[in-house]
This record gives sequence, C-alpha cells and structure tokens, in this order.
Amino acid sequence: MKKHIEKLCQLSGKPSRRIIGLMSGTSLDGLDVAVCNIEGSGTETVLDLEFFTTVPYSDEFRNEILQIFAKRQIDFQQLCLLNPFIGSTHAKMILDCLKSWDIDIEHIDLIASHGQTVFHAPKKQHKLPGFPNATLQIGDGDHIAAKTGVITLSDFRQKHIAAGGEGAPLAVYGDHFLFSKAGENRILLNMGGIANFTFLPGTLDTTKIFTTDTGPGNTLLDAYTKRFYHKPFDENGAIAASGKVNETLLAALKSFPFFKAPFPKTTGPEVFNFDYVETAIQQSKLISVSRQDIIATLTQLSAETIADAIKSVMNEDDAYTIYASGGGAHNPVLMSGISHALNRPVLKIDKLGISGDAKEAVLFAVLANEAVAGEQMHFGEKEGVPGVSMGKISFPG
Ligand SMILES: Nc1ncnc2c1ncn2[C@@H]1O[C@H](COP(=O)(O)OP(=O)(O)OP(=O)(O)O)[C@@H](O)[C@H]1O
Ligand SMILES: CC(=O)N[C@H]1[C@@H]2OC[C@@H](O2)[C@@H](O)[C@@H]1O[C@H](C)C(=O)O
Repeated sequence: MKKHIEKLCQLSGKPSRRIIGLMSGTSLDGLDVAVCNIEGSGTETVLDLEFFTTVPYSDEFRNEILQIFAKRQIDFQQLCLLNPFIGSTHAKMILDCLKSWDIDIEHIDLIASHGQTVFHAPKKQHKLPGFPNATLQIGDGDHIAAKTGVITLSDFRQKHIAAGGEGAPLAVYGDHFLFSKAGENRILLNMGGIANFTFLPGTLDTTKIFTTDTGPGNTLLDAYTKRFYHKPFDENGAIAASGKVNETLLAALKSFPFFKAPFPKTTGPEVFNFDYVETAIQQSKLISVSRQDIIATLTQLSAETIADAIKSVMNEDDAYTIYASGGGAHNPVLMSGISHALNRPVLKIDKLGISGDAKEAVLFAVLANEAVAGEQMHFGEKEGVPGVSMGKISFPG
C-alpha cells in the first residue's frame, strides 16, 4: 500500500531511527529485546542502546518449540502452527516490554525480528548433491507487524544464502559497522548455544574481515546440565570447576568431522547434540565418567575448539584483542579455558560499551537499519560475507 511505502521512504531519509532488535537464539532461553536509536548507516552507524531485556520463555513455550527444534523428523502441523504462534507471542512480548519501559509504540520506527531458527542445513552438512545451503527461521514477521502496527523486517538469513553464504554468521556486519577500530586487530567472539567469531583487521581493509562458527558454545553444556542436574545451565561454570577434563573423551569429541572441515563453516544443534556426545563416549571405551567430568570435558571442548578456530586465522605472535559476548562470557571456566589455550586475555565486550547479552539483538536492528537506509557494502569476493541488504519487509496493514 502506498502509505506504507511512503512511510518507509520517510524512515529511510530520517537522520536517526528507533528500531527494536529481537533475537531468540539456539539456547531457547528467551527473547532478547533491544530498543536502539540508530543514526547513520554502514561504518557511520552510531548506536544508542536505550533499553534491553531478555524475556524468558515459559517451559510450555520452549517445549512447543523443542518438538520440532533441530529435528530431521517432525510433525508438520506443529511447524505450521508455530510459525504464526511464535510471531504473535513475540509481538506480545514486545508490547509488554514497551509498556514496562513506558515507551509509546508510536515512537518505534521499525522492528527487526530474527525469528526462531528451527533447522540449519548448510551444504557442507547435508551433503545432498544439487541442494543449496539452507536454514529455516520461523515466527513470521507479518504477525509482528499486524499486532504491533510497526513495519517489521524479518527472515534475514535467506538473502545471505541467496547471495552465496550459509545464512550465518550475520554478526559480522554489525561487528564491522560498530566495532572496527583503526590500529587494533579485534576478534569478536560470541558464545551462545553455538559459538562464532568475527576478525576485524586494524587496517580496516574490509576484504580481510573474516567470520565463522566454531562449533558448540553452551548447547552441549546446557543439554547435559539439564539431563544430570535438572538445571537450565552450569551457572558460573561451578559444575565444570568441580570436575576434571577427561582427555580420552575430549580427543574423541574433537575427532569429529566438523572440526576437520575448512573454515568458514556454520553449524547448529542438528550436529552438536546428545547423539554426538554419546557416540564419542562409546568410541572412547570409557567404563565410567562422572557427570561433573563430562561437564568439565564439554566446557574444555568448547574452549579448545574456539581457540583452534581463532588460531586458524591468527598467528601466535600477532597483536590482537579478543572481546567476548553471549551467555558463555558469564562462564569463567569457559573464558579461562580460551584464554589459556590462546595465551592471552579474553575481555568482555562490555569494555567496548555494549552489553554482551544485547549484542545479537542489536545486530538485527543494525541489519534492518542497513536495509532501509544503508548503501552498498563491500567485503570482497570471499566466502561468508556477501555485500547484500537483508530482511523482508512486513507492513502492518
Ligand atoms: N551465569 C552464567 N553462567 C554460565 N553460563 C551462562 C550464564 N548465563 C548465561 N549462560 C549461558 O548462556 C546461554 C544463553 O546464551 P545466549 O543467550 O547468548 O544464547 P543464544 O543467543 O540463545 O544462542 P545463539 O547465539 O547460539 O543463537 C545459556 O543457555 C547458558 O548456557
Ligand atoms: C542459523 C542460526 O540461527 N545460527 C545462529 C546460531 O547461533 C550462533 C551461531 O549459530 C550463529 O551462526 C547464528 O547466530 C548469530 C546471531 C549470527 O548469525 O551471527
């Protein structure tokens, strides 16, 4: 409708936009909601993170998603129902947040919704000849736009795939626009369910920017902490700290093909799940491993595979600084494991003035800002960072 197109043009021309960024990641812990005021675009982007919270998912809501999450065989009706249900539930969560922050919805320009990843299948993983990289996020943006009355951008990953990428990691764009710094080589490490990092060269040469997933962040730790201790996660790494790394099991876990494949690559809980760990336990022919030793070993697995991935692009004597974000940055055992393996400190991204918990939600606000007001991006021809705008536009009426 013409009035919506006109509104979009007007938003595009504004000096700044107030955008809500939403992320619900592979940990299924809740919906991250970030109210951002964004000026400019590209490397001129200036971000003011006004409000942030994580709205926790109820057990019922999480269990509905878990029925189809990262599974090869599912009930198709469940997938169909969840697409509008997640969209409407996220819309309600946004409206509740705005109420609690005393923000009038009229003062929001755009909503940027990641949706819920339910399956991720890059070619390197599915290996089916003739089929492309694929990923699926649900929680349709039309439901968010219709329920909030705000133009909504969603489903960001499909364009990345259409332009030759694997649909992830997308953090690299926001990382470059917000955190590239002349004179400092930076590694921006995010540890959610899955871990990934962005390398930002201090030369600001965008063709040297690099990003990849590294493998598990917290997903295996969460799964085994729930199984053994009936707790959602290993708070502050306390269980890992009480156990001992089992080197035989660690070696079996690290011998998995994903870790041998070249970078960049992406992955998800489709690969890193109970089956993967149980297979490694059987291969190790261990008679018994205590539950705390399993948690300690899985924590070390995340730490070492993150460090190995960083070592694949950085030499030991290179000068660079690591800034960590995501829930894993709250786990001191994981953080010190990485620091030890790389022989350098791992700082929290909060040092750069942004909450590490908010970073991914902010990213989607930045991507929506780019789609509406950005110029062409140039990251060279290499794999993983196509210079394209992302996000589909849903009008409210
Ligand atoms: N205090 C803490 N101690 C240890 N781990 C923590 C702590 N707080 C959060 N975490 C971990 O962080 C996880 C949530 O991280 P985050 O919200 O960054 O993941 P996500 O965004 O869902 O995942 P992804 O980035 O893979 O999509 C929790 O499930 C838990 O494992
Ligand atoms: C398919 C998908 O949802 N991938 C997520 C997941 O969680 C972490 C890692 O795997 C990353 O590749 C990605 O999310 C972040 C936001 C990204 O695209 O940068």
